[in-house]
Amino acid sequence: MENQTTHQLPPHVFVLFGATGDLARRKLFPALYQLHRKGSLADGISIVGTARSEYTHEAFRDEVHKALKEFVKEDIEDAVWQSFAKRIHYVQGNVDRLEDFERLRDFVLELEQKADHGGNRMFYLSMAPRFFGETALYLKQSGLADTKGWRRLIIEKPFGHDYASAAELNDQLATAFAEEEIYRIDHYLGKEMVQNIEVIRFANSMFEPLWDNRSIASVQITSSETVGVEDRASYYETSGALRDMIQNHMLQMVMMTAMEPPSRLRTEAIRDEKVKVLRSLRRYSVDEVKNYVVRGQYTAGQMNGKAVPGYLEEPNVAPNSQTDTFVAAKLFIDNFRWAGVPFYIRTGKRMPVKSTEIVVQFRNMPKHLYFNQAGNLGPNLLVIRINPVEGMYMQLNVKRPGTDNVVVPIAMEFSQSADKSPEAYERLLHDAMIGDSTFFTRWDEVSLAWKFVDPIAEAFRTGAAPLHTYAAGEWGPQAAHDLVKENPGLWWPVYGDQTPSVETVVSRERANAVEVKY
Ligand SMILES: NC(=O)C1=CN([C@@H]2O[C@H](COP(=O)(O)OP(=O)(O)OC[C@H]3O[C@@H](n4cnc5c(N)ncnc54)[C@H](OP(=O)(O)O)[C@@H]3O)[C@@H](O)[C@H]2O)C=CC1
Ligand SMILES: O=C1O[C@H](COP(=O)(O)O)[C@@H](O)[C@H](O)[C@H]1O
Repeated sequence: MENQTTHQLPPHVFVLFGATGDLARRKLFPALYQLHRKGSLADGISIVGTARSEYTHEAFRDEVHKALKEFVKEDIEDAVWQSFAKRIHYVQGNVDRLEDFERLRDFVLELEQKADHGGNRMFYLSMAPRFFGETALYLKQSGLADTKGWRRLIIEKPFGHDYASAAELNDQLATAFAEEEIYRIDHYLGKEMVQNIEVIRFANSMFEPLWDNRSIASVQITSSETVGVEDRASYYETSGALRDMIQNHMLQMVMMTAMEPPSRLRTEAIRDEKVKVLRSLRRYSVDEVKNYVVRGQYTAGQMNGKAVPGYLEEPNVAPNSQTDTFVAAKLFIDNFRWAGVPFYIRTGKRMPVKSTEIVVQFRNMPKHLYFNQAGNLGPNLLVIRINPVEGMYMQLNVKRPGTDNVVVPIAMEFSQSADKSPEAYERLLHDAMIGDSTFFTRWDEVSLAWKFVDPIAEAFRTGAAPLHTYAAGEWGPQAAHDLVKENPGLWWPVYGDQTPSVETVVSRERANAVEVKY
């Protein structure tokens, strides 16, 4: 175990609903284990898993051990595991039954009598969303939510299916928990480089004065995935890329890129600024959607030279399903800072590379004194790389060494080892445990995001926005390329795990590229 940190997370009982599920195995137990391994968990932190399956405490610990071996990058050291295992308990229960919550409550009370947990309780709902409202209600009715110290509710996505269902869920949660006790997860907010957007913007005087419509021509945000729908069709058929990615992760990145500087680095000050972006986000009517939003669905194609099926051939997908596996959109933020600057966003499954990047394109020089070999001058770009590489690079123009005065674009690059960054869930659990909800979504953010998305979903449902197709392994349908045709003319390439060099940044300069690196 790493040295004990001086700042340990406060004691509490951590109750994990859905403890036998996929998310718990792949992300949550690995994140808890990492916090334990780093010495961040105080002695008085106990973990109680619950789900319908029958396990003894010992058998459940064995399951967790297997999950850690599969999903933690490093080897699991036996001594660390043994001490982590002591924290773990299991109580069988069905969230449809109040009496099961009462048994769980009695178990938690027993634990609290045996050791000091500070009277605090954390509840993590890692279950199908249909259980969220009822679980919150039973937490209250069973007395589990009656604590001597603090109580917090971490809730997984999706938060509703549209504005109406999200508002209904929020009302249900509000009967048992106050807004400041609710931690709505958006795991993109736990990513190192998403959190870094604020720092890049507000800690560098060379960027902030340029961060507006006088200097920036457009912003592009891409989150592309190589995987298809995998075995998640029963969920994905109800969400599509619009609800799965745009309503939450993509809009969060738009907010982080476009927000005003907060007056102080305080949770509510930051969230207030984010929410103002959504208030200024231009909403499209159902009829307008087709002009600004492109939806696509992948057909059979090639990924890395291997044939893969189309979405309609995937298991449990409805015949003739109209589900969107790709969405691109042109957004406008109608405030002083961003008036007239298009924010292009796109996300899709079965695309050529797995990558999340934000490309900020600066305006052209007012007059071109210099030209590259193609007779123009490439724009300056600031690219924030979120996944899988963590870093950023700037594309600048410099003179190629020699006497011919040719100007070439270069990429000045910074990247850090993503392996060293804590995983998003580790960071978010840490924040929830210290009571910092900055990187969780507040209800007004969620509700405004749904109000923006609802007319788009309606246009998709009614066919007012056509469903385009794209072959697996392509960058979405042609219509997505047409969206950017006028400005800037292309989607800037994203690189996945490749290091962008000038050779890849601007391919027409490939033969003559110079590359500057720190
Ligand atoms: N998996 C992922 O990668 C991601 C998941 N999420 C979200 O996380 C949440 C969980 O997803 P995931 O882990 O994939 O889902 P799973 O279907 O894998 O797990 C669901 C969990 O809920 C338990 N459960 C089901 N019904 C009941 C019930 N009536 N009473 C008590 N427990 C019950 C199941 O255990 P048992 O059958 O033993 O009762 C299981 O532990 C969802 O909200 C999902 O949207 C978000 C992002 C990514
Ligand atoms: O929330 C989700 O995100 C993942 C993509 O997350 P990333 O961290 O790998 O970029 C996506 O695959 C999934 O469909 C969606 O539910």
